Amino acid sequence: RVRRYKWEVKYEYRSPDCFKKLVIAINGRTPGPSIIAQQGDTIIVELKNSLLTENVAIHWHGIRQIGTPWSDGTEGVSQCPILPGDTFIYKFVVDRPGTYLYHAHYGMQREAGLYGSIRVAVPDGVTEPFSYDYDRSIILNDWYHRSAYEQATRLSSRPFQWVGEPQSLLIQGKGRFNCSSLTTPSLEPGVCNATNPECSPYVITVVPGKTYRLRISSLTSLSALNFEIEGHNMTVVEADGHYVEPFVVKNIHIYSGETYSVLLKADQDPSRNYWAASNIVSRPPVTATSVTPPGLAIWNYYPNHPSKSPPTTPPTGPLWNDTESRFAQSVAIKSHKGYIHPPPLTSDRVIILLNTQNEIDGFRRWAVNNVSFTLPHTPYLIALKERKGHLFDQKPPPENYDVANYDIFKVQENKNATSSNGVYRLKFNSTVDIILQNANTMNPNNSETHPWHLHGHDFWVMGYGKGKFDPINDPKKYNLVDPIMKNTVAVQPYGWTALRFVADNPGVWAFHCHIEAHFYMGMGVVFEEGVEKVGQLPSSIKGCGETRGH
Ligand SMILES: O=C1O[C@H]([C@@H](O)CO)C(O)=C1O
Repeated sequence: RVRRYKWEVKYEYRSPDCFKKLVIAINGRTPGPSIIAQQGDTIIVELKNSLLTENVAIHWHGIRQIGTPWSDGTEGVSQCPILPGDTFIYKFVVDRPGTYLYHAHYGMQREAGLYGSIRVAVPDGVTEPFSYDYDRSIILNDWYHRSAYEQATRLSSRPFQWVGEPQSLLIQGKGRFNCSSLTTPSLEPGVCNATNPECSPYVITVVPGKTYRLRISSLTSLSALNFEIEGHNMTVVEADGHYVEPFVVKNIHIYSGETYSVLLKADQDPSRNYWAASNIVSRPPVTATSVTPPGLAIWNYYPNHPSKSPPTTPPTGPLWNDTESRFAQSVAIKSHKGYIHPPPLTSDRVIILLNTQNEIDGFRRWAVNNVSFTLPHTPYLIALKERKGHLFDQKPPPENYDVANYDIFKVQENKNATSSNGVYRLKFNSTVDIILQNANTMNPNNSETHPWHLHGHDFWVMGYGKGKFDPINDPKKYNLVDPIMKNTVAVQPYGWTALRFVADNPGVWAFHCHIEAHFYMGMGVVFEEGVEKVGQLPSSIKGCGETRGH
């Protein structure tokens, strides 16, 4: 089946957390319309850019784009940006069932509200390894009051100005900022209005006794979250489009770019409502200069009134710095027994990626093996496919860092990095191991969580560890039996995460930290594989850099 969508991307005034600001909406909505499809369907999105002065591009997060690498929607990698006034057609096949996302992949536009969900059902006649009565989706997000332009300007200023913690957390586009905490009075009356229905909590209405599949995803700009529905256990059954061996949790950690399905039975006191809450983990939700209140939605037992407040205080989740509970969840996830797709037992190439915060000419950057990523002016797919190789740095980025001597627990002695737009060229069909190695930031005793997202692939999560990855002994502990496959995985503070994938999807694929500010600051790499096998590029992806007029 072919599913066609006609979307118009436009700035609109919205108050998702009671504070009025400009958001980027699709057909007037943020989150945008959901794509609901079935495995094997072809999705055609006709996207009109009505931003007047701003380019746009939309990435289909978790969709591998097999045979359509030009539809990946990654500005600078797979396409030129879509100019104001232009209409671009994305066309791709959703080849696997599961929970996926879409969002802007140009500048920091995702942060302005340009995102939504993709739900792909199994084909007719195919059953899933669990059952439920109803299927619901929510996207968790964090929300800033500054514009994405201001945030980007701050990050690329000297001296560096950090974006700071978010003003609120949203659940399916709704949150609540405390208007009385506004420090600067606004010139415009009503800019923050606590009674605006736009910021009433999101409501999930449930029928007592029924089982719900809740698809939970995160597209935060910065925050790692813990999500909980008060009084209800959740059985985790899917992660990033793959069935997992079911396990029960009270609350779930979710990093930007991840998706999970959990089963929930509406088996608690039906005479009242319950809180659904998202809480920040891994960074302090309360700092000297900011307080981020929890994101709150209502788990509404039918027929109670949806706005009836639960009689309890919302759950606060684990302590923000409880790294152990986050490691524990990571290692608890295994592939579902009936759906194990084991990894190749060995790899052809191991690339170790040290994640550090650095400076270049006094500008604050993030770097991988001391190289900070920049996007080329001519998208890689076009440069490589049409053999204009000189359009980006031909020197490949380093495969490793100084493993023997580098102290990951200390502030780096030499904070200077270089920048490059070089790529890793992978042998087609080869098996590649990537080790994400975390380290101290430029602040003493500080290491942050980074969710890394790979385009064009799912990878096996081979293992997690604390401290420095040992290239001799740690691979002996890899899970070769039933590792989960994902497209996004976190590396914990001072820890490492090992993943494996097969470079079998012709194209050029970004791999980057899903924290909006971090990718903007250079925390990413690009892989090329089998580009010579890519079919003829559509001319609609061209029009920038050296592709003009070709
Ligand atoms: O890039 C970052 O900058 C800040 C902080 O290190 C600034 O001091 C932070 O938490 C980041 O992730």
